[in-house]
Amino acid sequence: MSTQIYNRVALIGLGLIASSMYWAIKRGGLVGEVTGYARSEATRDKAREIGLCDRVCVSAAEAVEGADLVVLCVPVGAMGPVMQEISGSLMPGATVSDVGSVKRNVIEAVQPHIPAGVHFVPAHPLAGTEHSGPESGFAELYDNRWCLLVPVEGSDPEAVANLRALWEGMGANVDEMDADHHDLVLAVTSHTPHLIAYTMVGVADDLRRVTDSEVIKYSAAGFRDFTRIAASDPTMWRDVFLSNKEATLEILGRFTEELFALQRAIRTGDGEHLHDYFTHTRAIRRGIIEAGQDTDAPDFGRGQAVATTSGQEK
Ligand SMILES: NC(=O)c1ccc[n+]([C@@H]2O[C@H](COP(=O)([O-])OP(=O)(O)OC[C@H]3O[C@@H](n4cnc5c(N)ncnc54)[C@H](O)[C@@H]3O)[C@@H](O)[C@H]2O)c1
Ligand SMILES: O=C(O)C(=O)C[C@]1(C(=O)O)C=C[C@@H](O)C=C1
Repeated sequence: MSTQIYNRVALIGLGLIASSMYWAIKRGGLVGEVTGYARSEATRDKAREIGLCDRVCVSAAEAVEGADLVVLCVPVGAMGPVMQEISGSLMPGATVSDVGSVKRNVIEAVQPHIPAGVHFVPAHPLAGTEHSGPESGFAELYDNRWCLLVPVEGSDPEAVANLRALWEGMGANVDEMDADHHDLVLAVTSHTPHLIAYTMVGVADDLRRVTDSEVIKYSAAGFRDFTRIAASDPTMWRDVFLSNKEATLEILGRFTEELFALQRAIRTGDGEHLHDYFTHTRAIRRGIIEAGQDTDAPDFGRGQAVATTSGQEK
């Protein structure tokens, strides 16, 4: 039996994240009515054609009217202007949330436009794909994935609890985190890896042009994963890097230091450095599997992981 958490939810921006939310909300019967708004007419027409949202509105103001939850699902650089646009149309007592990949910058852009009597509870589902747009969503996207809630000072506990219930109803595991800590953690786990993937695919493509070799055609699994990640939406990722500038630059600085040390070890033939480094990183991966924190990891990794705790690498 499903429990209805909100009477009306408005999704602003109808891409991968919003469309997956809609299908997950419907699957769980979590909300009375879901309204949606996208700024382009083509996206609104597509949404109507595929049955995305119970009602697709022609303005953001119309979509948020009477909504007890409004979720901003636009690129992080657009959050502030969109919030400003809807601020006069929000219902007293409503909650505004967002799904942006960066938190501090979004909070600074959105919070000044939150009217008195409206709650603000930022959030970030740690789930996605390289696809975007209204047709890319699916109900299972959030199943067993984390959604981080990043309450701001004075966030209403009931508003936080309701949003938690919605994300749990959509299949996610929910945790709370402070905005600055979120941005640093995500710079390590998501933002910098994306930048490295973009760079690596660019390098390989340059190489192909220069040597006419077939690096991409014959790419092995690791590189293929890079090309998948590097196919992610350019607008979204431009905004992520511009909005999480400090944390990304901090992690990139550390990354390049380590990279230079490895580069030097290769040039000077320092095999011990390379072996020690790779042994350390392997232990980290196996520790993650042993702790059961990677649900995607194949079972056959577990036995090996136990065997390496002695430090005897094969
Ligand atoms: N894709 C992921 O892997 C992922 C994961 C978690 C969170 N997020 C975050 O979710 C948000 C949405 O990402 P997505 O993957 O759904 O993107 P998407 O490109 O699939 O959809 C974005 C939507 O926002 C609309 N939009 C863009 N600029 C706008 C503007 N200036 N004003 C109004 N609408 C505008 C687009 O037309 C589109 O409907 C982003 O903030 C992103 O950082 C993305
Ligand atoms: O699986 C992917 O394609 C993703 O990149 C998803 C991913 C991630 O880095 O894990 C990307 C951005 C987000 O804000 C959250 C999730």
